[in-house]
Amino acid sequence: MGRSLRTFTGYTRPFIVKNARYATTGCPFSKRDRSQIAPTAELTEEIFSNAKPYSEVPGPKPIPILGNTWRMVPIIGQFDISEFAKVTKLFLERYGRIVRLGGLIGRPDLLFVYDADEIERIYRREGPTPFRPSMPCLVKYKSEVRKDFFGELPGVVGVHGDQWRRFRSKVQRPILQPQTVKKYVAPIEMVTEDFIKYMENAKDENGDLPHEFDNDIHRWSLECIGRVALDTRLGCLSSDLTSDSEPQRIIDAAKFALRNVAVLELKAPYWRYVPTPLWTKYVNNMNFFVELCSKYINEALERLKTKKVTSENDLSLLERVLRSEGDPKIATVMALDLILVGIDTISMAVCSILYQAATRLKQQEKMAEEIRRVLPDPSKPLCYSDLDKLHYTKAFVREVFRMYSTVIGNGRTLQDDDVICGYHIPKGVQVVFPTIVTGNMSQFVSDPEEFKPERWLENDGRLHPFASLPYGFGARICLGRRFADLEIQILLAKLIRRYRLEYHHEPLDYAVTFMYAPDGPLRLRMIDR
Ligand code: HEM
Repeated sequence: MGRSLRTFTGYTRPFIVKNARYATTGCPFSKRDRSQIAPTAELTEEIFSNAKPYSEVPGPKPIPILGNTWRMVPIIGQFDISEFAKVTKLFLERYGRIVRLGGLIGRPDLLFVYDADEIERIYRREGPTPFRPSMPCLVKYKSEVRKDFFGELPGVVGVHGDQWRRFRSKVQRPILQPQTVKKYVAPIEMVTEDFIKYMENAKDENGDLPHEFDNDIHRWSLECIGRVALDTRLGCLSSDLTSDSEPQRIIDAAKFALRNVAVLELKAPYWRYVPTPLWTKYVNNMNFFVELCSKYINEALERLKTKKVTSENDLSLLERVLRSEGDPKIATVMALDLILVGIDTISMAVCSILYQAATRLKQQEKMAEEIRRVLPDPSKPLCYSDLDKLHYTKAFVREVFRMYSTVIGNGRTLQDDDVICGYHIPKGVQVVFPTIVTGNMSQFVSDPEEFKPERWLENDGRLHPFASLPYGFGARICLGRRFADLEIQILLAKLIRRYRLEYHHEPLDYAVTFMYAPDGPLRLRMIDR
């Protein structure tokens, strides 16, 4: 997969933020600036009247007419969108723990908050309908361009307020119930076995995987999500996939949607006013997804009509939703949302996890030892309770997420005025939690530059729970996280049990395309154990 966006150099190691302003000796948490407000405290008149005005929040100054958007324009601006991760770190170094990026054409101010106490407070008081300011182009697609299809129940991604709450409450239970997720151990194991066979055939005489191995990881994740959200095997792992085959078109479409969201939304969003060529492509791309999901949901509906069901346990996730809601549109929109965000996120996370495993052999051996101990018989099918015992393996994944946060940040649009880091922040401002920076700040994590999975096992007291939240938090937390964890665990359990992964090429830098992942050919080497 060629990455067209520019990369930034020097990122083989994550950035470690040691801001002189917070430098302390001894316990890193004892002397840092603490939020003056308890996480769940009510904000009183007094707190507001003591707060400094919003206009005093430090940050890059907008220039007349062009605001701050010019800063994102290649050549003349200082910041490139692909360097978003680097920019967020620079903001902290230059301006401190709260930074305002105002004057962005066609969008509200962004407010970067690098304080885990404040992040905790904002999450904890976000109310029943948290507003994650994501994907205005998806909002326009769902609420205007295809209002005919989405109507009053447009899903969860890019949907807010009561519409979001109603949809989420319809699908949340079946998706997040451990009993549903357990049903997918065997199907995901089967997909993963096919993937490993595919890898065995694809490796060269040294055991090195091909240049486009990250594209192959996309195929695996698409096959997994097809099995979960559409009750089907899409056939993505077949070795003779042509560029116009359905699975390859789905992979391309998913990549297009995610990669272009940042371009459509952060650069001047003219598409809001005129249908630019990129916008037209985006709409056609989304139409392709809608048709695809409708096709497979209708097939599932037909199968369900003749299926013998004695208990809810006989039903797949999709069938549960079809049965309980009685409306195939809800199942279609749910599948669409899961696919839209469930391919690239997990693929990029897996690229990062496998690269780290292949370049950290000591830790990989510890995983292999644990996997063999918990799963001594390789011919025995996996079961959920055994996977749950892979504590070190899970901690390894958690540590990769902390150091190289796949999703670089999360955010919330303030629905009420707030006081953050001593400033009065008006409602409507979009607060950004730059997870990729806060997970590496010595104020919140002890020895952040050290890759230490054990920190997640030893209950290390010097690890702020809100510094690194790979799946977000609260009522809007990632809907697919149980499936994501399951897919990653199954892949590691099957692959590392059998093969030692190594990497014998130029070290890869990390870069943001949409996610944060190793940038370049992921030519891992598979060595029989
Ligand atoms: C390792 C992989 C993944 C990561 C790191 C990740 C991370 C995230 C994050 C940070 C959010 C925002 C949560 C918040 O606002 O608090 C989110 C939302 C979401 N994720 Fe994931 N995700 C992953 C995989 C998946 C998968 C595999 C699926 C689908 C099966 C999925 C479906 C969703 C959906 C539907 C939402 C929107 C939830 C809502 O707004 O109500 N994610 N994810």
